[in-house]
Amino acid sequence: MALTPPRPWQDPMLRLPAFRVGLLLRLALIVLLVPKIQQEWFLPFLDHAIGTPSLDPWSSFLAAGGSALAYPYGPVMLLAHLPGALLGWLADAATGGHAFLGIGFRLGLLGADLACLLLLRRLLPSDRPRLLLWLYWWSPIVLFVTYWNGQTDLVPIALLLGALLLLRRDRAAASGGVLGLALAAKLSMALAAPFMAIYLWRNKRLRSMLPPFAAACAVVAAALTLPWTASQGFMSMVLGSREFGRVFDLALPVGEELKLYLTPTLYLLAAYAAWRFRRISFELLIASTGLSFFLVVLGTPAPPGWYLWLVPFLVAHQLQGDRSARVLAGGFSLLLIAMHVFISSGATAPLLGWNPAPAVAAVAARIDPHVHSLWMTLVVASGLVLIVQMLRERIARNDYYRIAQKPLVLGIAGDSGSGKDTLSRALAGMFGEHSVVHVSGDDYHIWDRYAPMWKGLTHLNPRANDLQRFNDDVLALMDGKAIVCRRYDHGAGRFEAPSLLPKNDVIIASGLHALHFPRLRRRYDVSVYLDVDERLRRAWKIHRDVHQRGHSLETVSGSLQRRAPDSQRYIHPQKAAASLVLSLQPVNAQQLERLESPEHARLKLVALIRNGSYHERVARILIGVCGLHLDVQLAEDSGEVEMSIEGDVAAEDIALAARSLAPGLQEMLDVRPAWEDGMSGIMQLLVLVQIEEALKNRIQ
Ligand SMILES: Nc1ncnc2c1ncn2[C@@H]1O[C@H](COP(=O)(O)OP(=O)(O)OP(=O)(O)O)[C@@H](O)[C@H]1O
Ligand SMILES: O=C(CO)[C@H](O)[C@H](O)COP(=O)(O)O
Repeated sequence: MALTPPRPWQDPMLRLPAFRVGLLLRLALIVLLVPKIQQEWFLPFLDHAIGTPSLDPWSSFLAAGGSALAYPYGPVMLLAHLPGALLGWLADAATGGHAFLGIGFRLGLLGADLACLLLLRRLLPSDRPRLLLWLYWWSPIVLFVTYWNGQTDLVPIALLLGALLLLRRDRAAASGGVLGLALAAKLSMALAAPFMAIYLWRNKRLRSMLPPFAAACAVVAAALTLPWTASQGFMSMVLGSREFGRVFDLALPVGEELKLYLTPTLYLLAAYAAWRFRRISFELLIASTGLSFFLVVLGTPAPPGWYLWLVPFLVAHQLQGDRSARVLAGGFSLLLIAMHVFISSGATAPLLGWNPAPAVAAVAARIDPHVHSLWMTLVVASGLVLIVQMLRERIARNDYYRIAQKPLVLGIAGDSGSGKDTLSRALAGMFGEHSVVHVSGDDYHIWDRYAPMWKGLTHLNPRANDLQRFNDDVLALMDGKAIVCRRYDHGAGRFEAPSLLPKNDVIIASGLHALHFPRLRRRYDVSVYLDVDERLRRAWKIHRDVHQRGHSLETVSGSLQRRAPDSQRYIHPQKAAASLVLSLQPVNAQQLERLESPEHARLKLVALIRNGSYHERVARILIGVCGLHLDVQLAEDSGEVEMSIEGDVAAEDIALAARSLAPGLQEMLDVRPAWEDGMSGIMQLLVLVQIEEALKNRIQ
């Protein structure tokens, strides 16, 4: 079950020795090591930006004779670097020294590092905080790239993780805004944007969030970039930085002049593959974004900082994977670091009087370029193996991916007026209308109300309905095809003009004969039979047909009487075929006739669950969370469970119960599922649990 960690500062993870020792190690590295790129590039720029404040520190720095390579970052990165650097700068000014600027700068990076850890803790819910510490806090890539080599990519990564977390919490505009910050900090974070957009678009429940997400992202990124495009310094230092060109380095010659750029091609293929997901869960979003980052980083002569982009996705893969994922990720990290020790600028330790650069350079000079290439081949090969493993385990074997490849199909049968449409509406409210297509048996009557054929047949006779077409249409929807359907207008008693019914993620097939054909009912994930108490059904049907469908009381009573034999003959036998039989009964049958509307009758529910291995869990929640009275009968030989459920329950409690009974299905439900009060809510809940069981069987 997904565990929500406590508030960041109260998180027990921060009291674990693995965290504290990791923090002490970082503090020691911050004080002892002075990475060369910081010393030569970043710190002179920050020193100038603080000492000579300007809205355009890039041009000002160049005018003062600074190097154009010093600071290839925009205003967001500058804002992230400033607080720590400013403290250090002030300390240097007070002490007359020059070590604190760097220490302050690196303390700022530690802040981003800590933010990444805490964001991952929330983003990848796990009951193994110690493992998360080993995977992230002790990640050799993070320690090497950030504290030895001095790169600052943890800042945009922390922003990207923040955007992902907000997206998971359905805060689309805020997520877009933070992604805009990440883009303004480092444009390469744009690699994640299409995947986040696909996630929103491919989940109908989230689709309406795409415009605010995209708008917020564009506005924030533009507001923090465009004003500086008028600055020459910004244009040459940031936008003209050589980093962007690296993605075109891996290319195949095509003819005399043209080249096929492989890295953008691979990235586009990954984005297309994500687009092809029928539905995409948050876990799949993380996996596919990670894959695309991997493709880009492995397909370019990436500087060490880029490897930091992979870390969150490597952590997610290892947290969910087994030992082989950790061995492979560990091997990849070590190979990578071993290669970069000799080609990256590294650090010195002035307090210890240690400068390893000459020794490293001497070894590097002796390494044959062929050996170097072989080493790089090993790094890329192990990265590719990781990609294959992530594809296989995080995507192809992902439960959600497997169940999302086919729509969910629910069949609901029962006599006329037993509540099939009412239950279908309640289930559609749970999934969201946008995700549901409802095929109603009423639309497959062969004749309209005025046809003389009704003198000989009742609607309950299968021959009065085009069941073959009902069957074919449900199967077509399951096959991802749209169908043409003519709706029956219950008010007018006539068929409407045929209209197109598009495919959707959830198919609800309800009708008098929805469980009639064995071939069709075998294809349902869940089959429900509504076996309503006969007095209650009569009262409901009379009330509805007289008040909503314009019939006279005599016509309805006459029809009920005429239909009774066909009900026994054709409708009731379907009860034996259902996986869930729901029988609503009045708590006080005598009161039924005295009520103004039978819809207000107090009800109890008797649910017969076939193969109900989950009944104990359900019973515990219904009693503990919903405060209901339960009587459970278990038939040992058949495995059938009968639950009698009585009491009042509010929709909020149903929502709570649903979260604990079917946590894995929450992403299939609407953002705010329309849970119902009372027995209708319990019926939603029981169908939901039955769906979860059925989907587990699909996966096995
Ligand atoms: N769970 C419920 N709680 C209260 N009233 C209900 C419930 N289910 C059904 N009803 C009442 O019964 C009436 C008939 O229900 P509904 O139209 O859903 O039945 P149906 O099985 O679809 O009927 P038909 O096959 O004749 O179209 C509704 O108008 C409503 O008044
Ligand atoms: O209730 C029904 C099925 O359950 C039928 O749709 C109903 O009987 C249609 O006939 P009419 O429009 O004459 O009521």
